[in-house]
Amino acid sequence: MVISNLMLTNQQQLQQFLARGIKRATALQRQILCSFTTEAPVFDAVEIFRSGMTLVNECMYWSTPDRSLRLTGIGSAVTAEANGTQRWRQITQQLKQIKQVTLQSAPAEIPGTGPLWLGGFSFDPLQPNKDEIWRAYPDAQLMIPGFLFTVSNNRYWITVNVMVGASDDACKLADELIKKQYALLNGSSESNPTREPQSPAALKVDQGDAAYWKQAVSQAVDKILQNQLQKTVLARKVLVRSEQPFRPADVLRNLLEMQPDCYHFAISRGSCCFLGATPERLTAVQGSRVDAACLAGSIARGNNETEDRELAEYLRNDMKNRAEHAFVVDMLQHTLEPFCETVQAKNQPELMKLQYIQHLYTPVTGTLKPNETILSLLPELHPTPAVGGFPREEAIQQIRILENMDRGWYASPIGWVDSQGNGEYAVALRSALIDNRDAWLFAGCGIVADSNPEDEYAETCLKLRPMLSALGGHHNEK
Ligand SMILES: C=C(O[C@H]1C=CC=C(C(=O)O)[C@@H]1O)C(=O)O
Repeated sequence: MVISNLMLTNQQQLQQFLARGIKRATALQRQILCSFTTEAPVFDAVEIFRSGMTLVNECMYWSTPDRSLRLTGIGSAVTAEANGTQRWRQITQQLKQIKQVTLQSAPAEIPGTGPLWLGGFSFDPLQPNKDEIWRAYPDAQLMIPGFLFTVSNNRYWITVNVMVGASDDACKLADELIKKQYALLNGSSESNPTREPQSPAALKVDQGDAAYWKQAVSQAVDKILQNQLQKTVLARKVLVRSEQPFRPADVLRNLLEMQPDCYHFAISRGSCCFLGATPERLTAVQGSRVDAACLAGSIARGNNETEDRELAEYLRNDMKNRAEHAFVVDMLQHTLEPFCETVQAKNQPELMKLQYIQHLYTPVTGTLKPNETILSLLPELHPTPAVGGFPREEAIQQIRILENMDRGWYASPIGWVDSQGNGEYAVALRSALIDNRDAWLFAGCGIVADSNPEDEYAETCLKLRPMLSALGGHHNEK
């Protein structure tokens, strides 16, 4: 009842707003993007994602580790897409064009509302082993969702985005949009989450060719010793097959519960869903403030407090891990400098402790120069040496040669950008691409001169554990 009354008021306001948009579209003789935001009753962002997936092809969920921002985008009002090495420039251009024809009601000061672009990028547009499994995920794809459900600092907002033209009828359109919005909210409150993990016996895990991967690590070490490069990052892919189709919303919910201190994301495209819980921020921009993070260097968690502390101490002082980490800190600082008035990074890395693994972590902050946006930073920052290596070109070349697989969107920027150029992107690690009964999981390791193939393989197993657990198959991972 409360919802219905609210809907009625919103419908009238939406109708008036759309009428303004249609008038402008008529005057300009082109389509206009109308972006209408209202405060909303409490909703469950994951259940909205679940209910959206039953209605449309494209849905996206994204949230920050502290959950101060949760975004669920349903459908697409506008899609910007690009392939190949010019993808950053092309995407930026498409975003600028849409900005010129946007009519926005959102109070600009509420982050994560209004005509936000949600989406991501592939790891390497020049990667030679294109794999069919990534067919729904181009090199760059950002969408302004038809409906954006935002939870921002415990307040709830809905943004309706729609392209309107001279021939549209504001009354009819508002009616349709409110009905769809109601179906999403209603579907989410009625949906009955089936969260029982599948029994591990119902899952088959194919670890791929371990010997091949270890051999690739040895080859990378040889190249590093021959001074062809200083660091690369090699990843591998594991296939988990289930007797029943995976339910991405359940897997997402498991990840939120089991890996609370991470960014969470899920991007569904038809029967496929790429999702994960990643500890790594690439960058965030809010006004002139820029934040980035260096995350590289890893060790297992201990079985008790003493062991955990000893492992942490080992990690902090281990030259191999410190070297892996230092490449990332140096690169981030140097890359941000031309875009910033000031850049600061701590001298010593901190520890980031997750359920199964701990990492060396150095936050970096800066003050952005005027006219720079998050979109100016992405092409420079991606891939950092945490997921690519150093020097970048040589490291990526080795990945192409040695990995023998398509990373797709794994280890790439996933996030959002608003019309002012504010936004936030996480690095899509600890992730899986689900397609019906199949899930491909990805994990990689930084390889430096004294890397040992067996140890690196063991590290990938640690990094795969969170996703295996979320899929319900942690007993099968070795
Ligand atoms: C490439 C991955 O992790 C990166 C992030 C943190 C620590 C890393 C490491 O210690 O090798 C990697 O650089 C992955 O999880 O697939």
